[in-house]
Amino acid sequence: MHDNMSNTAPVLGARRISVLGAGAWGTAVAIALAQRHEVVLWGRNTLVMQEMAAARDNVAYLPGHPFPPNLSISFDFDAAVAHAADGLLIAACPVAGLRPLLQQLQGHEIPNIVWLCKGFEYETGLLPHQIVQEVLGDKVAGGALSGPSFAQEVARGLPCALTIASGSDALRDNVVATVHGGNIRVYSSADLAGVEVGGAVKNVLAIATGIADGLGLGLNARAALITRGLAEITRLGGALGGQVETFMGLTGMGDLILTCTGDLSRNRRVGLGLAQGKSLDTVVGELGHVAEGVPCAKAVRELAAKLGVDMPITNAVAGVLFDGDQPQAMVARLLARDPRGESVNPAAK
Ligand SMILES: NC(=O)C1=CN([C@@H]2O[C@H](COP(=O)(O)OP(=O)(O)OC[C@H]3O[C@@H](n4cnc5c(N)ncnc54)[C@H](O)[C@@H]3O)[C@@H](O)[C@H]2O)C=CC1
Ligand SMILES: O=C(CO)COP(=O)(O)O
Repeated sequence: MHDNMSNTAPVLGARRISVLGAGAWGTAVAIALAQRHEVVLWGRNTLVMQEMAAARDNVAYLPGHPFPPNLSISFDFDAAVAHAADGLLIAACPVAGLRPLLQQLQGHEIPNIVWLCKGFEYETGLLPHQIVQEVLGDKVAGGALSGPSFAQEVARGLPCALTIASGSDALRDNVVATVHGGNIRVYSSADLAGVEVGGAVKNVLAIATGIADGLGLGLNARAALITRGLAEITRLGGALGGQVETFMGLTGMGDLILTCTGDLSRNRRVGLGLAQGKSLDTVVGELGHVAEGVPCAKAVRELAAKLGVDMPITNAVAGVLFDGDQPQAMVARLLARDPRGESVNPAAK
């Protein structure tokens, strides 16, 4: 069922888009795209979606951003997927929800799909595109839409730049033709692994900078963490087939800077809370949103160990999150490491 609010005249060139997942980011993307397209926002909780349809506002996840007329709210999965049959399907759930969401899509006609989640799957250590491949196979063209983009700012219509990464030229062209415009710029990349690794690991590094800032360690320490964090992204991303150029772009350095320095970041706020001595459960509970850096820290620590990739900041964050290390101990552990060359390759002098 959709609440059909679209009584306005169709916009020239408008396309049909369905956003599956009605958290902060799915809602912001739906609001932004509904300025130019016919958008359906689907969420899995019927009662919540009914309330959202009545309020024309996502009170739980993105309050204070009224829905434009071309945004319809739905709790009917099949109808939402059918709406986008000739347009664009966008999966807007956290990484943990991607596999179950894709499983729901099995058996549906889906020409293409774009996902917005940033992280590695906790249980398997897989990147989102690998999960899509496992569940949907090769027949569906897919891509990751990523980059520095706080939901609240996008919902307000403030400018942002994103990257669509896909191995399919047609998918990239489709997404640029659909999403690029207004205050959203969309760049293209064929480096899916590089884009996804940047988006995943920057969340762990935002927890690290949140801890450092919360402990009052200063702007020098913050800059050091961001820069050496970029070295970690580059090392892991390179080992997984990503290109160095990608890590210097929007989905690497760009998103890393945003998330490490912007107080709208949920991951940064996790770090700030831990530095105040709060438990992880308390901090995550207070957030009321997903903080992808938490499960990602564990997945990346394991993956990096398996691949022999040196990731000291990630390991230190995982120590605080999962091994009971004190935030101060995290800093001490990083400072006590042997001196080395600045190169991304730790063996280089
Ligand atoms: N909030 C932001 O500014 C941005 C978030 N992202 C990424 O987008 C993803 C989603 O983040 P948010 O929407 O902000 O999280 P959120 O915590 O605000 O909302 C998560 C939403 O996903 C839904 N969900 C969970 N599992 C699901 C499933 N199996 N099927 C359908 N829906 C499911 C929840 O019900 C909830 O509505 C994350 O990976 C995040 O890193 C990316 C860019 C910006
Ligand atoms: O990915 C994001 C911005 O690009 C959002 O970051 P947080 O999940 O830390 O809020």
